[in-house]
Amino acid sequence: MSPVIEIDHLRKTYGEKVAVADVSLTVERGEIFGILGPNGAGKTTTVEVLAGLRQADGGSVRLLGVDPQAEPAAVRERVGIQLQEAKLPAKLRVGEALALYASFYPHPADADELLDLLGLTEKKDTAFADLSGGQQQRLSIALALIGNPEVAILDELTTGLDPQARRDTWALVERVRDSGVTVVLVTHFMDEAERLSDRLAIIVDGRVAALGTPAELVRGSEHERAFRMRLPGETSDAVADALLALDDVHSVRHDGEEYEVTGGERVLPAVVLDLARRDIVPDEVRTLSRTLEDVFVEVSGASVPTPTEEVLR
Ligand SMILES: Nc1ncnc2c1ncn2[C@@H]1O[C@H](COP(=O)(O)OP(=O)(O)OP(=O)(O)O)[C@@H](O)[C@H]1O
Repeated sequence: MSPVIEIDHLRKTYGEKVAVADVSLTVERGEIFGILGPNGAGKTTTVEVLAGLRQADGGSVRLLGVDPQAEPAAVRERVGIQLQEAKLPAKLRVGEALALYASFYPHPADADELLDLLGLTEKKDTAFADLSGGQQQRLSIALALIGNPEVAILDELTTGLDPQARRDTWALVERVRDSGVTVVLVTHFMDEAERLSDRLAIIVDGRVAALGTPAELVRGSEHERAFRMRLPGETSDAVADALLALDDVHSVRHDGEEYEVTGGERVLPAVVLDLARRDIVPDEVRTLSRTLEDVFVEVSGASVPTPTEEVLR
């Protein structure tokens, strides 16, 4: 099956300003594809070209096999786009907004079903200005979906929402994907990208700086693992030296009973097994994992990443 979205060496300038220098990526049917990047990286410009809202200066773009530059109307019928901070007239009611947007499309979705999916049924007669931030955001998603799109582009979906509203919105995006819609999610939040994306591209200065599943990006190329543990009563260098002699272990540092070990993919079981043979039981084990934020810092060249602790339960 051919990809739903194919972007090949896209370039877009605004006068002297290069907004998108060189972006290539593909999005497969049914995935949530994250586009992550700092402010001004070129994310919004990329999706605007994709949706036929802007003309590219170079490269090619295909959405569902159609060139949005050549046939913007054909693309707009099949794509739902929710742009940053879309504002509606204050007095427009939820139901009216949906009816208005539905009238733009040849085969609109059922507005009541959509309201139900988005938890807005009770707000059908509420004016836009009287909705909470989270409800306004959900309405903007409903408006992106009312045309029954095959692809939904959601830009800065959860900016300004409280933590609970963000989590609710994430669950909603997953439900949208599960209903068969391919989702392109533009965000500058690492947690959002990591939690939701099946695959993601990190865009920096108008270029793709990294691309893959969140796990692939976090794992990196070298497959180095690290963890910390406490060995009650074991404070001598002899324990550290014995661990260092194991095949899978690359380094061992210790400060009293606290040990930090790095090594290959099997380092953790190898160490635990070796300790068990010597009747030493680690009291507390914490893996030290890279986060997407570490990767982001790395690819944008800001500084060396620091591992983040995660207690194993
Ligand atoms: N209409 C425009 N005219 C001139 N410059 C623009 C225009 N739109 C965007 N730019 C510039 O192009 C660059 C890329 O902008 P874009 O909005 O695509 O980035 P972004 O990654 O979406 O950023 P943000 O997360 O802040 O929305 C920025 O430097 C921006 O200032």
